[in-house]
Amino acid sequence: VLERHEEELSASIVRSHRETTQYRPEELQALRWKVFSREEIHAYQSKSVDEMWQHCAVRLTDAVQYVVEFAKRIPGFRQLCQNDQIALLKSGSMEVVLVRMSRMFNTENNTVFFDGKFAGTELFKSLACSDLIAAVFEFAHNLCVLRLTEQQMAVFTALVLLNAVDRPCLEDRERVQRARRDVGLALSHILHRDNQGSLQHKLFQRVQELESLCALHIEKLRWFRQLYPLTVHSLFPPLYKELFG
Ligand SMILES: CCS(=O)(=O)c1ccc(CC(=O)Nc2nc(-c3ccccc3)c(C(=O)c3ccccc3CC(C)C)s2)cc1
Repeated sequence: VLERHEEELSASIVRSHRETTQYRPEELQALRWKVFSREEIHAYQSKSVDEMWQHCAVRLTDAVQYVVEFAKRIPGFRQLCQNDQIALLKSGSMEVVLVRMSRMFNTENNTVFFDGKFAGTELFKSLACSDLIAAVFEFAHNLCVLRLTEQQMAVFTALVLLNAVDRPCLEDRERVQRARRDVGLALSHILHRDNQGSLQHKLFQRVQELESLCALHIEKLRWFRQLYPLTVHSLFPPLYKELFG
């Protein structure tokens, strides 16, 4: 009976994942070799720091919006109180975007999908946070080489969202722990069914990297907000400020 429950749980999570990713893997295959020209790269590199940050924050918030939709469809997430839903999204939405971003990564030329084409790290130079960019590329590469299936990715991202149980501000911790345990069981069930049990510990290593990567993103945002308070205040998407501010 437990098996059937896990099967149903992962099936519903995979369905939610499919409905809430902006691009399907097959679409990405077609886009893979669409890279920016030298002139286009130069245009991005000529943007001012605040212009490029604002441009990226808008793109990132688009991706986060889809993650919020995904979260709302995870069994157990909707039953949580508003406070706990926000707490999990504050800590998990960027992590899920980063995991999903690895689907949009091309390990052959080390490029990530951005603004409709694939871009290398040099395109993001004007963000003036090369350590964050290098870390995002490194993470995307390390996850991409694990070649997760969409099903494994879907259940893994649901686990990442529910993995925030050690957050101090959770009201109903037991409930979050129960949902996380169920999704954790579904993930190990899927991995063993796919004869990829060895992926389990690799994925948990990636989860540790995610936490430090998100901390670096928040640290860079604080640095940026000190330099350009008005840009953040009046030009950054409200959802970006609410989740990462
Ligand atoms: C995520 C769902 S998906 O369908 O796979 C999908 C859907 C849509 C896209 C297109 C897309 O929005 N790509 C972006 N790329 C980057 C990026 C940027 C620097 C290096 C590496 C990737 C974006 C960012 O703004 C970003 C992301 C992570 C950390 C930091 C930043 C920049 C900071 C300054 C906000 S947005 C990609 C993937």
